[in-house]
Amino acid sequence: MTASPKTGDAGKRGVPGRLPVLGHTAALLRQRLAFTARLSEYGPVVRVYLGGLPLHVVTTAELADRVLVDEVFEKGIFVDKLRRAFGDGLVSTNGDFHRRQRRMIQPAFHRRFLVRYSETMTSLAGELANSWRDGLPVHVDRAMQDLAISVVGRTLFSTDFDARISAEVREHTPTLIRLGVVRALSPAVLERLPIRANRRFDEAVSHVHRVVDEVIGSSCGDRDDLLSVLLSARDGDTGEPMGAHQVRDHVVTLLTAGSETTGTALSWLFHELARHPEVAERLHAEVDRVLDGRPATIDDLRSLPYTRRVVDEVLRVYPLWLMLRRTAGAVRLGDVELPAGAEVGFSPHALHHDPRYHDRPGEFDPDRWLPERAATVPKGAYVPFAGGLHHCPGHAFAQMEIALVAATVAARWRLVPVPGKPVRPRVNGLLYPNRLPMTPRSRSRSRWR
Ligand code: HEM
Repeated sequence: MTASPKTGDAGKRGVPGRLPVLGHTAALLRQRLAFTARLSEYGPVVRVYLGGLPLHVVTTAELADRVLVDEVFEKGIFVDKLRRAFGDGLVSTNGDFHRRQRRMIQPAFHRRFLVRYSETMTSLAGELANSWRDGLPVHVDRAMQDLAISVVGRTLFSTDFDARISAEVREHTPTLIRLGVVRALSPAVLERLPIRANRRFDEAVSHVHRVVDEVIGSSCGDRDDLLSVLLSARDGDTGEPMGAHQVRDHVVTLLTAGSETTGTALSWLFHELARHPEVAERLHAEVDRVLDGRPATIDDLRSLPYTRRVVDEVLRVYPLWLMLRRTAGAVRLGDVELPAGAEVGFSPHALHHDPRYHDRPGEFDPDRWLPERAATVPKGAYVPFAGGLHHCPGHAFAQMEIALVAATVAARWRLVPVPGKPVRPRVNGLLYPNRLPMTPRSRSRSRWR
């Protein structure tokens, strides 16, 4: 099904609904998913105003892929607005500096490390599953966020990342992401006002920086962990080690980028399993057959293809809302000429739910990721981990973590929704469940009951 453009020149004039001073910011922040889902009706490149700043939003998979892989598109407004939090970490840098930093970090995601990380993941997931009691409701969203932060923390810092540190980071990183998105989409003047949101953002930054400095300071740095990789890394061009500030910026970036994303994906996974008993049934059968009561390992993932398809489908249904870039030079995008410095973006959520690219996109259907069906999805239409120079370096880490945690929990528990508590997505860059109370039911018991 192809959307019919309502106007041919929305790319030049802007989509309807622009207000003086605010532009489309209010509508964008109020309607979020519905706003970006509608944009394809206005054409392949449409102009939305963030205050007075034009943002060119691409609405086709082909152009989204181009924005991801063509190096003329660099990180944009997020870099400016989030630098205070993430400094010179990967999410907030561009060009040659970014490339060199990325090369220094990459070894921490090699398979040798992933094997060790997988043990931490399974062990923390096992502790969590053991702490639950049959019939006693748990806040699955909070439990998954806590687990995700512990996983990144323990893999980054080994044993130095204790419960207190974990709780402090956990308290403040969501603020960085949630308020960071509002900042990025709001007129620049709002950032300088002494309003509560700005104070909360600044406090969260200071807290996270202090805690991370404390942990780096107390680490001996000679372990098989991510922090040791950072501390021993040398710049490929200059041979210099990373400065203390740089290490901190990477750690803050990795802690934030690696925990909120994985924690929300895990929450949605258990929500979808509960809504689709036939999917849960197949996943349980696979996990029981492959694991037969023992802990999952990285090597088991090969034998858990259905579980991995469930993960892929969760990442289709609940991806990032918006991705933003800025042109480093003049470029033609579709039929729109953009000068250097133009803001460009697209919505992975809109593309992942677009019927032009995904058959019955409203259905939760893990089998759409069977190889023969997945091959029909065009480039740019499924981009949970972005692409190009800035593609997520943690994608294998994240996919492995979600699958291992799902398998570990599902081997033991069926999570049943608490009645009368409707679950809806809250959009803050990521899609968070507004709540997720669920009751664990022992699967071994339900089998012999
Ligand atoms: C389900 C989990 C995850 C999802 C959906 C996800 C998604 C993404 C996406 C879409 C980007 C690109 C953002 C942009 O360019 O605007 C990104 C970048 C990044 N992610 Fe992830 N991510 C996940 C997990 C992780 C993990 C586990 C880590 C690290 C432990 C991580 C670290 C990073 C970093 C450092 C970047 C910046 C890369 C760069 O700009 O070069 N992510 N992620």
